Amino acid sequence: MAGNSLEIEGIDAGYGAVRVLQSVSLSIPAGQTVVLLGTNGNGKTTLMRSIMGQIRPTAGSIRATLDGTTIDLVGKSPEAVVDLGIVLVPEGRRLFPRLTVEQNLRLGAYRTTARAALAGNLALAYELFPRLAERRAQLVGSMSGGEQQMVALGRALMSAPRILLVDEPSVGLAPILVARTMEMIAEMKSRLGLTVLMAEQNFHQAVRIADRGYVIVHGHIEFEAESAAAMHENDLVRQIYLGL
Ligand SMILES: Nc1ncnc2c1ncn2[C@@H]1O[C@H](COP(=O)(O)OP(=O)(O)OP(=O)(O)O)[C@@H](O)[C@H]1O
Repeated sequence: MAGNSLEIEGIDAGYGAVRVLQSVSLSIPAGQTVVLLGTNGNGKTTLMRSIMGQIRPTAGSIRATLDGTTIDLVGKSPEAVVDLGIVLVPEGRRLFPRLTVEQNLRLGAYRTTARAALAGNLALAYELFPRLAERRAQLVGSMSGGEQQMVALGRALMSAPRILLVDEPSVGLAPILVARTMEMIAEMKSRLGLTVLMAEQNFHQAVRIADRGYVIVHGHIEFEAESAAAMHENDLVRQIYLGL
């Protein structure tokens, strides 16, 4: 079976004695964009880190199915997870401001498999984001927030993603740039045939590109919606995100 999906079942995770995620389950079907809605401190980043192998869950399972092969991610190193094509665009972007656009992009291809495909992926990044080609020699620290988000997405592309995780891409961006960033994620997804999990607190912008969604409150999934329309109708979403 073609396609790449992620299945998270009943995970508990946290930091030492601090238990953040409590029995969290999520399905990220092949070819879909799933949004994980949650305000600050509710565990979105902790979930992303758990998938990436940066934190080891104390219970539950995280399984990726990649072109028909199911692989257990718990216990894998972050490098091994990236090698499988599961790539994170971290909150705050974490770029190297004193390096150029092209240097930042090249650093995305640090793993052996990605390094072999570097030239092709660099060309693809420039084709998908022509502005990065124009600005390839510019220092990233001198770029706008929206342009930096483009660099962060381009850098993820350099790791040859199959499943893309994006942690709060709207942070620190003006509203118009948030909308543009959502469009960039949607473009990258359709162009590369990705499966996407995006953590966000900007409900209005996130639902524009989401096929389905979850709401996380205090490390617990409170609500799951099969469609953007269903999210709009949920009481919890209406209270927290729509102020109704
Ligand atoms: N390294 C850490 N050690 C201890 N507690 C942590 C650590 N990192 C995060 N936490 C706590 O875990 C909880 C969830 O944090 P997390 O970063 O996952 O939330 P979030 O939904 O991504 O919010 P934000 O948008 O603020 O990052 C918070 O209460 C936070 O204080």
